[in-house]
Amino acid sequence: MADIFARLIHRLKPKHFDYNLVILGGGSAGLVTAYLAAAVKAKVALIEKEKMGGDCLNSGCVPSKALLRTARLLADARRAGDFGLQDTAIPFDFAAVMARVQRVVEQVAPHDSVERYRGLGVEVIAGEARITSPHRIEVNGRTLTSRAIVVATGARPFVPPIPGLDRIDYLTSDNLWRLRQLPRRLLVLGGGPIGCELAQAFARFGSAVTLVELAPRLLIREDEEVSALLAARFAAEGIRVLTGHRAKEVRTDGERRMLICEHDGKRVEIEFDAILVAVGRAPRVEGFGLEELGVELTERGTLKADPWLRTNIPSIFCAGDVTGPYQFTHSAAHQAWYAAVNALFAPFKTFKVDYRVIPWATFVDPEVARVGLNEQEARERGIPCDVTRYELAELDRALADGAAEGFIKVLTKPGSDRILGATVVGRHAGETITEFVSAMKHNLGLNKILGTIHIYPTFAEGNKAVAGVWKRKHAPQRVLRWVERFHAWRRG
Ligand SMILES: Cc1cc2nc3c(=O)[nH]c(=O)nc-3n(C[C@H](O)[C@H](O)[C@H](O)COP(=O)(O)OP(=O)(O)OC[C@H]3O[C@@H](n4cnc5c(N)ncnc54)[C@H](O)[C@@H]3O)c2cc1C
Ligand SMILES: NC(=O)c1ccc[n+]([C@@H]2O[C@H](COP(=O)([O-])OP(=O)(O)OC[C@H]3O[C@@H](n4cnc5c(N)ncnc54)[C@H](O)[C@@H]3O)[C@@H](O)[C@H]2O)c1
Repeated sequence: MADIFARLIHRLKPKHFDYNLVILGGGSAGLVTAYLAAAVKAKVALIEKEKMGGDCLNSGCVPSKALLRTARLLADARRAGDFGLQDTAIPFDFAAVMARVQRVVEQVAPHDSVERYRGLGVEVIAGEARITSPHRIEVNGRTLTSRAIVVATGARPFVPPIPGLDRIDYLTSDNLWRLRQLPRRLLVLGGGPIGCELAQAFARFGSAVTLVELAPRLLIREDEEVSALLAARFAAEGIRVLTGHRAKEVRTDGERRMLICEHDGKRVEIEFDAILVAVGRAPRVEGFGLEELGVELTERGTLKADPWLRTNIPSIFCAGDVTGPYQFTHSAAHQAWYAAVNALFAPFKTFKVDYRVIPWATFVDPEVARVGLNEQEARERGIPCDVTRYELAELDRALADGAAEGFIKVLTKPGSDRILGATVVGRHAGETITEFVSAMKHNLGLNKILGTIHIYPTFAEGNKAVAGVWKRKHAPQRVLRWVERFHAWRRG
């Protein structure tokens, strides 16, 4: 029924359009869509209701990585003795740390600014957009007509309906950046990327951090050994990790605040001064016309898109967190290319979005980076694979840098050097994984990585080393036996 309605209203098409493309949302997905559309000379308008740059710039990647950097400096200083220096604790003012985070956001902001995009030929409109028909958008009392629309409205922190939570000033990744005083006891709800990155940062600043996670382990999408390594590191840094804990209620008693959880049928009470809710991000799909048009959602509440990133309304496309399945800046940018090209050139030329090689990194210390399959997914999906490991404790540069914790694990197709996936845990993992990403993208196997010169001594050399481990395991034994005889014959 929704589909018939959608097709009917699609017929009510204006004769002429003001724009080729109108984009809702000036975050990672919307900006890249606008950039590409302007680059191919389309007439394009980008509408943003809050701040250009969206979550990534203002409340996500940029401020979090800036905060993590200062936290690591403190953690390194505490290990000064390991480096032949005197152990030291650097005095600091948390407000100054947060001020620096804002300065970093301001430094990056020009990349996403109205001025930059206007200069690129995009008409940038500040205002809240509403889609009123498959080709009409209202903003600031104006009606724009467009041949196609891209919805790139992102996601917001999901706040679970825990009784009592709404009665306190809880923190999320949206309002955290306004904090100027370090919480003495911080409870982090959620052990995904946001919860883990921020729990470690706040613990390093000196908060007593308790992390409460519903699932049996941290970073549930990664292999068990990754979660175990991280849990051990968190414990060593004084973070109390409570996995398998279901949050039931928030209680307040005067100044006292408490989270009541259930664990193994038992009641657990955790007192805190501040709580950070980091249990996932919900797509922004409501309140701007999609319901009225009958735009379909998935069961996860994201915009339902076909492989061309088109919704059930043929002129409305989508990209980024609002549709998923990934919620990363780089996957938003990747989708933006498909959304822009398909929206502008269909039906003459279209491309199916390619999700085969999507990497990501969680910027805990040590970093956790992944591309393609891991062991747990291979098991779940019944995909046979060979697993090759290399420990960073064997890597010269990791030893020199006092960062020998972690490993590189590569999954290959049995009997072949074809890479099915890689997990890297260790310093700079978010950088060094790129070699596996490129290899997978361009169908290069471990033999090609092994045959590539890597600079000594670097962390990237670990990639060659893991390829070497694979090669030794897969050395052609019969040929080697013949070669051994050849050498014996040559010795006379
Ligand atoms: C704390 C944190 C850390 C993160 N760290 C990383 C990281 O290290 N690496 C990484 O890859 N990803 C990271 N992410 C995820 C990343 O920020 C998101 O995946 C990315 O920002 C998604 O971009 P988007 O364009 O889809 O959405 P958004 O950035 O949310 O942009 C959507 C925009 O649409 C606007 N909008 C909504 N409705 C309307 C409307 N009706 N009219 C006009 N405008 C509208 C919003 O105001 C918003 O600016 C992090 C996220 C968080 C919260
Ligand atoms: N480095 C990065 O690339 C980076 C960093 C931060 C965020 N992000 C993106 O943002 C997304 C959202 O991050 P997130 O960490 O909020 O979400 P998430 O969905 O990745 O993780 C949320 C965690 O909270 C747990 N949880 C859910 N309900 C709970 C409850 N009631 N009590 C306790 N635990 C509960 C889940 O089991 C899960 O482990 C990520 O999936 C990621 O795509 C990326």
